[in-house]
Formats: sequence, C-alpha cells, structure tokens
Amino acid sequence: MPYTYALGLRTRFRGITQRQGMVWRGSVGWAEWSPFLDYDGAEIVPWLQAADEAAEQGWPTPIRDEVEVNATVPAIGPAQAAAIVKAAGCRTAKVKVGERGQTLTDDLDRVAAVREALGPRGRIRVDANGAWDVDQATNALARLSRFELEYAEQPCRTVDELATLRVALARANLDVPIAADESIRRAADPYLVARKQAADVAVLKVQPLGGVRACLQIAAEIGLPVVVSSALETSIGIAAGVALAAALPELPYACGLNTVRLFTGDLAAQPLIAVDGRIQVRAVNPDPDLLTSCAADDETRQFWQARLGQTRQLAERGSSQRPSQRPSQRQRGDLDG
Ligand SMILES: O=C(O)CCC(=O)c1ccccc1C(=O)O
Ligand SMILES: [Mg+2]
Repeated sequence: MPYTYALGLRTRFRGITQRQGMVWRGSVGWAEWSPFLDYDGAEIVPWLQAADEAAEQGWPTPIRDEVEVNATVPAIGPAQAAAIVKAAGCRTAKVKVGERGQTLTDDLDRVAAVREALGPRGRIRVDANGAWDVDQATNALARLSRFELEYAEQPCRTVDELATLRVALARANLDVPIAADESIRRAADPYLVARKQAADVAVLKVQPLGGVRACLQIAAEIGLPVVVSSALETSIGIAAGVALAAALPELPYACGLNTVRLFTGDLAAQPLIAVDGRIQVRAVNPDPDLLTSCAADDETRQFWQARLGQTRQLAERGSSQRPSQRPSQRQRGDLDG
C-alpha cells in the first residue's frame, strides 16, 4: 500500500517549496516514486521502473561503504549560501546559478561567498540548469572561473550548444569542464552527449534514468566519468542513489546526494544526511510516525494514486510492445529542472 508524502523545502528549489511523492514496501525493500509535478506521461515511466527495482529486486552488491557528497546551494543570497556550506560540512559545494530573475552579479556574489566559506582547498561546481546560451555561458564561466570551478553542470540547454561551448571555452583558454545532466536524463538518447563530445562529465540520477542497474549500464557505456545526483528525494529515494554510487567501479567526484538537508523533515528517523561530508551505505526504512506526520492531504493522495495507476498502465503497455514501438521517452523540448 503506497503512502503519499508532502514535505516542505527550507528554500525554494526548482521553483518549488514543497516536494511530494509516494513510498511503498515491496517484497525486498522500500521504494520511492516521486516524479516532479511538471513531468508526465511516458517521461515518468522510468521513475516507476526505478521504484519497482527498489521494491522487488533490490540493488547490486556495494563495493564501498560510504560515499562522498557535495553540499547543494540553492539560488539564495551570499550569507545564506555561506551558512549552508558551513552547516553541511562537505568539502565540495554545488551552487545553483542562472536562476530566472537574477543576474550574473548575484551568481558571482553567491559563488564568492561559497569559496570564502569552503576555503581554497574546497571544490566548487555550478549548475545553471540550461539557463544560458553559448555566449552567456562563455561570459559567465569566464567571470566565474576566478573561483576555480570543478565543473559547470548543464550551462546550456541543448547538446549542440554544450558542444559549441566546449570549443569556445578551449579557444578562450578557459579550463572549465562541462557536466551534462538534463541532456542525459531528459534525452531520447543518453549517449548523444558523449558522441557529440558535448560534456566531460555525466550526471546520473536514478529515478529519471530507470533505476540503479540502468544507471550502471549507462556508466559502463558512456565513456565519461559519472557523478550521482538526487532528484530531491526523501531518504528512501536517496538510498537508491547511494546504492548506485556504492556500486560504481569508479567514483571520482563527490555525489549530489546530500539533499535531504534541503527539506524541513524526512520519512526516516535517521535521515541519509552527510556527516563529515560522507553518507554511509545502509538500508533505510521509513519511521511509522513520520509516515503519518508527513502524509499528504486527501486531495494530494488521490492525485498520486491516480497518477500511479496511469503510469503503471503506460509502463505495461510499453513493455508488451516491441522496443521500437514503445512510446518514446522524454520527448519534451524544455529542459527546466
Ligand atoms: O546535485 C545536487 O547537488 C542536488 C540535486 C540537484 O541539484 C537537483 C535536484 C532535483 C532536480 C534537479 C537537480 C539538478 O541537478 O539540476
Ligand atoms: Mg543539474
């Protein structure tokens, strides 16, 4: 029996202040299914495949017992950004930039504050969620490069723009690696980025990419170093990201899995939040009292039950057809979030 949760965010993230989703227990473990509210149809079928894997199959054997993670800094003011970084206790920070309604000066001030809070040996990556065109990205990354960026995630929206940007940066002698996120998880073909030499790093998220095994396969085939990141899940969903990070043969970067911190609460009594910059690899079960206190209202619950039923039907229709006839996934043009 699925439970529908609703949890507040401490600060606005991807334009939302509340996160909703479902969790349920299957024959082997707990699963989370929490496709974003602005996604629908075939695009959220992989999110269900990820939940089914967690509930009915479980995950491959881990090869590490802890995972280094980054602090995630929303598009907030410099003082608040510095406070988040200090409280998180991570050596790496990911800073949101290019937020609608803000300016490059806001980004520069935020990243400056994060550099100050982290110290010179900390690592900083930025994530623009596709906000910039190639010229804007070249200019922004030139200005931001004084803070020494580990990489810039999804600076532009399209794969072609990312490829063009990489050439422009090399010409300008700017050494800022490019990471692809939406260009992998929302693309009809997750390998296009690699074929077009449009990125140096691949960001993998378990739910949108259809599960831990699906991500392990992409990691094995994409020919780029990978970073595991969350889709802003409760500790139940974060455990799947941790399982992926723990099973990857190589894990050269800190993972974006410390996002339970962005919530005002969680479903687990002991949330998967980093201590000393690392999250332990362990099983996570929801706390019965928290399932009750975080339960969504009746209307929200009915919405999610219907959404699950529709997505289940779509998934079954898809799997009964030959692969070439499956509804093509992730056809949407806009790549926000
Ligand atoms: O990577 C992280 O540090 C946190 C996860 C994150 O940023 C994210 C969370 C939900 C939706 C989109 C994104 C994103 O990477 O763009
Ligand atoms: Mg991203």
